[in-house]
Amino acid sequence: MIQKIDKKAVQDAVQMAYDRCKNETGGKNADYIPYLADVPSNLFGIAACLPDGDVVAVGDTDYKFGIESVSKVPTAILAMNQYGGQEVLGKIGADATGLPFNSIMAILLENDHPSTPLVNAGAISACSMIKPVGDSDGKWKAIVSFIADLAGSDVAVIDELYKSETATNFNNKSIAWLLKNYNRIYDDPDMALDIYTRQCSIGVTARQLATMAATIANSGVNPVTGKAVFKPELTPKIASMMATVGFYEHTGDWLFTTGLPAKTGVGGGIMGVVPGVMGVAAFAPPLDGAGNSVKAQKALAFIAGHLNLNVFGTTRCVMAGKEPVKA
Ligand SMILES: NC(=O)CC[C@H](N)C(=O)O
Repeated sequence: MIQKIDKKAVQDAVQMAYDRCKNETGGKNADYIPYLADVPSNLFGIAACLPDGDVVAVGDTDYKFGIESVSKVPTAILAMNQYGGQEVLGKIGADATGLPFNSIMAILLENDHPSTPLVNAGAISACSMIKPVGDSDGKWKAIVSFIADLAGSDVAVIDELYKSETATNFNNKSIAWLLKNYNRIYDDPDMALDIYTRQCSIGVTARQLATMAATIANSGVNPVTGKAVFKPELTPKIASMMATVGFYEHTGDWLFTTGLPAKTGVGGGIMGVVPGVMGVAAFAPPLDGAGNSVKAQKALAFIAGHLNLNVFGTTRCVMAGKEPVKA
């Protein structure tokens, strides 16, 4: 069944989600990265980017917060854009780990590859793959410009966050060198880790995340700028990766409840992709035990249910009067 929705339906759903969730008190800020512990916990914003580039936004949607693991998604797309999906599948994989995002055990259990670019091990491995290999400045320029192309506007590292994470990333250092031990890292481990830490420390807004999600939903064409950012055949690849492990060990519960491919970050952001329809995003710092924003997941779950966005359902949602932007 085809269900047509228009911009007003999206505006109403976003506003209702905001009103229903704004007083939610569950969860707490990440504190293993000291900077994150000090971000105001009452911040809350929701944004949706439609196929014609129109953005609907409510609340703190212009506040720049740490993208953290949501940054794993653009780097995975960039690696697939540079090498092809099959090579990333072979070198890293697309399997869920069923374990926490920073699990060392997952590497020991997945002895033939780190399992997915959307957990720390696979993301550090993905950073090591990014061309030009061996050239830290060149890699960084490739990653940060790719994220800006997806977001439709410039992004930059939050220096205080980068310093805070670099001073405390002992577990990720172990991951990087354990990947070296298993020949599953493709550049210098310390360099790959620094690139990964810098990408996690990029400041983004909920509006920018929604635009990134809409670019994925629109087969790689940014609906705000009209720029073709990546090869269209990669949308189903990255959307399936997000659906498989976007919420870590709670991904199954999330997908069962919402049917929305999405990726979380410990900075409090969540980005959701409705392929062929739109991108959604929400931001609120307090997290659940798996590192997923409590308010943001409740808000996006409401929107997905209210607008019938479940990608596994028999109802196909289309945006009335909003022709997708083509490159
Ligand atoms: N889930 C997350 O957002 C984790 C990202 C964080 N930079 C880390 O490596 O631990």
